[in-house]
Amino acid sequence: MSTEAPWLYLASQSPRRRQLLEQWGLRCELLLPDPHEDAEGLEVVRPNEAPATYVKRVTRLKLEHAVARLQRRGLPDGPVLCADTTVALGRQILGKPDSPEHAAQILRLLSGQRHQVLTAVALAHQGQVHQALSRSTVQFSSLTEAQIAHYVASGEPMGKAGAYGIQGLAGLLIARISGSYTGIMGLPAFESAQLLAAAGLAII
Ligand SMILES: Cc1cn([C@H]2C[C@H](O)[C@@H](COP(=O)(O)OP(=O)(O)OP(=O)(O)O)O2)c(=O)[nH]c1=O
Repeated sequence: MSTEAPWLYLASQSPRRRQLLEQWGLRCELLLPDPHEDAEGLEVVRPNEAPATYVKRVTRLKLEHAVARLQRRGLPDGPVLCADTTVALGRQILGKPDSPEHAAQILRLLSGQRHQVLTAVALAHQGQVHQALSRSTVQFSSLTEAQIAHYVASGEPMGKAGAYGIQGLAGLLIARISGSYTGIMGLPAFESAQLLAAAGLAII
């Protein structure tokens, strides 16, 4: 059996996803959108759409866009991986904050509550699409206004679903989790490994 690390295109701007893949020994080539590429509406929630339906649909769309990008650029064929992470408080989807004030509002909603983090992963390889979903539960401690202000001022909430990153300062405000720590960060280790193995790209 070959011990050479599998190689793939990663269609994600998330530095966490890249770091995780590299930590698992995968080599990745970033396949990011063209500056003019129309991503408008990609992450828009449909009326009454359940969080799991939403996250799987958006991930699939990201994958379709990425595969089209690969073909448009005339790049060598190869596996393409992408993911989407969504924070859900009940049926309410909490996206990325638009501003520090918005981040503070989201954190007030999460304070003292249990919420779900859903990460969908999709892989296109040799004409087939493989998909997986990771579901985790996160219990935030009750946050004081001073803690929220401190955390927002750190800048960490921006660009992150639910306005927090468990891998950073927010880890100090999370009482417990169940599910997948890496899934909460944006790329679930176990589900991703299973997905890659199913496509013939086993890591271990
Ligand atoms: C809940 C949580 C989210 N996040 C991040 C992971 C994702 O980068 C981000 C959710 O946004 P996504 O839309 O899933 O990803 P992205 O916009 O960063 O990148 P792309 O669409 O190009 O793949 O939130 C953390 O880093 N830690 C956490 O604890």
